[in-house]
Amino acid sequence: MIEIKDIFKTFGENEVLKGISATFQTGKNNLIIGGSGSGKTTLLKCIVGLHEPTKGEVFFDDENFTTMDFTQRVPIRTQIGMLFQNSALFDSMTVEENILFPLNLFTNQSQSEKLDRANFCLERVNLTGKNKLYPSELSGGMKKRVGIARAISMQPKYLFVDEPNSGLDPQTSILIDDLINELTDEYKITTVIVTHDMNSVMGIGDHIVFLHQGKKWWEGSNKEIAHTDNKELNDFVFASKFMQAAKSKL
Ligand SMILES: Nc1ncnc2c1ncn2[C@@H]1O[C@H](COP(=O)(O)OP(=O)(O)OP(=O)(O)O)[C@@H](O)[C@H]1O
Repeated sequence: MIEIKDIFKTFGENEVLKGISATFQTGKNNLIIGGSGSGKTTLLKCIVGLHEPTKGEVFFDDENFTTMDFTQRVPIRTQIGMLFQNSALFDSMTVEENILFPLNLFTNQSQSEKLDRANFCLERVNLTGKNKLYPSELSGGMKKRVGIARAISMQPKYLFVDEPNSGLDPQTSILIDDLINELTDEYKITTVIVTHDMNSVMGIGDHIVFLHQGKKWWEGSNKEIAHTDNKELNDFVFASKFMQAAKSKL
């Protein structure tokens, strides 16, 4: 479980996050949604420690991450898997080398143990045998899957994903969502996903936090979102005619 308490983040004069509190449960897909520039990525970065919040605290399973120094954070950092936009693979490394990277950095496992783990993760994302390919030889969806394999290589307790569907066609997007959903459930990971994708919201949104004007404007599940009377959330989620028509059938 991850708890964030009263998170503020200011860049110069720009107060982006204005006191956000939320709880992200273990084994659930927790989605952060909101308009462009509403602070979703900033919030994600504040949670993982890529940004320091201007004010507020982040707890990983009751441990106060915010007050820890760099060294104290290491044990928690090693339990965090991240999949950021564009998969962030190392282009000069093969698929296998990309997945081995965190294992080489953070574990004392033997080479064969690390290879076994890399192969297991590749199998888990349906990329068995693609070890020696380079990122440039992969499709966007395959790159995402390699990114997921790398993110789960360290058996994370916490998984952070920024825009998993960007640049993917609708079918591949659903495959990626299903994979994240399965892994979250199977390994009881606390997963936090930033997304714009309404299919993801409706498909895997166990818990959704909607940001608006730097605040948590609404939270609830994908079942509840269809029946909310929150105007800004409705305007955001059901912006298209298609979604409005779909809503009337929910
Ligand atoms: N490192 C930074 N320095 C200064 N301002 C920043 C920085 N990172 C983000 N911002 C500002 O914070 C605001 C929110 O940006 P953020 O990327 O968090 O929004 P977002 O909701 O993720 O947007 P999008 O959906 O377009 O990716 C923007 O006004 C942005 O310019």
